[in-house]
Amino acid sequence: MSETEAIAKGDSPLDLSLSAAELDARREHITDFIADQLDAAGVDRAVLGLSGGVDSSLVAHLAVEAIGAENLHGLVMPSSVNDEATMSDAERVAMELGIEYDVIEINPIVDTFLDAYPEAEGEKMAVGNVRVRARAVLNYLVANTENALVLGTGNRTESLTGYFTKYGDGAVDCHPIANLYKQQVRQLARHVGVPQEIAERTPTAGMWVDQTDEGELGVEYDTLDSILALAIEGEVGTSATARIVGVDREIVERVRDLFEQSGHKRSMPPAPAKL
Ligand SMILES: Nc1ncnc2c1ncn2[C@@H]1O[C@H](COP(=O)(O)OP(=O)(O)OC[C@H]2O[C@@H]([n+]3cccc(C(=O)O)c3)[C@H](O)[C@@H]2O)[C@@H](O)[C@H]1O
Ligand SMILES: Nc1ncnc2c1ncn2[C@@H]1O[C@H](COP(=O)(O)OP(=O)(O)OP(=O)(O)O)[C@@H](O)[C@H]1O
Ligand SMILES: [Mg+2]
Repeated sequence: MSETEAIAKGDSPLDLSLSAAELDARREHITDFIADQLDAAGVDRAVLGLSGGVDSSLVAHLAVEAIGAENLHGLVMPSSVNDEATMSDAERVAMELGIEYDVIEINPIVDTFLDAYPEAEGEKMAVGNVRVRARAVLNYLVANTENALVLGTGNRTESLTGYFTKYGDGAVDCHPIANLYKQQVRQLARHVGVPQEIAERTPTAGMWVDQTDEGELGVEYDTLDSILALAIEGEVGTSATARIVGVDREIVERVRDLFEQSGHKRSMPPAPAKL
């Protein structure tokens, strides 16, 4: 995937928004899920990477409701490509929720990988993925040390498009918000009290300077959610989806490609059949 010139926006995206009653039901369903996951694993604590983005801020709020502030450990892990306002919002979330958190700079870790394998220098995606995977290693360092689970922040839109790093931000013990499309993540975030600036911040993976999800995916989130709901999770054909959402057919095809090419990220690594 590379940064595209234009970001496609449908003329008539679907309304996937949730009512207040549905938001309350999701809130309870997800907090119950988090508590159940910890119970089933026989642990009291959870670890979560805090990025100052809406996904992790929402999971932080829901986890505090589920298991109590004293049982959640946040990790804020800046690198040279993250902007300062976003990183200070990550700390703000931790402070407002009253959870324990650490700030761990990952540049030295990433540099060590590049010293070990200088051939990757300048490879934007490969190096960006090292940043993401370095955070996963740190999450598990804390989880192992504190007998905790790592909470994921992946949403339905990211999962269906494969828009995450395999064994990076995808390396977690459970996925509390995986049933929510991105627009529903934003909605639930506002509903549970995530600060407005964070709920509305332009989504970024923070893997390189000025990266944005929508720029890289080439389609804006409400439109992408609609295409996924109709063409991927529903049984609506490509042309009909394009007509309903109000985008060129080529955009729907691109989303189908993202889904099909990312199947390997949504399943366990395959092994040969037993003989
Ligand atoms: N068919 C196949 N069957 C089995 N394995 C397959 C495969 N095709 C590739 N692979 C493996 O997968 C690797 C590529 O996958 P991966 O390493 O994940 O890398 P890749 O998918 O190329 O890049 C990660 C994407 O996720 C985005 N991202 C990452 C992290 C966070 C966020 C965010 O929203 O915050 C977004 C990032 O911007 C980028 O677009 C290949 O190097 C190969 O090892
Ligand atoms: N600098 C960081 N420090 C700590 N954790 C991070 C950092 N960057 C990313 N993460 C972790 O990786 C996850 C995936 O990133 P992603 O960008 O998809 O989510 P987000 O930043 O919470 O929301 P958004 O997608 O709107 O930017 C984050 O939710 C967070 O748990
Ligand atoms: Mg982000």
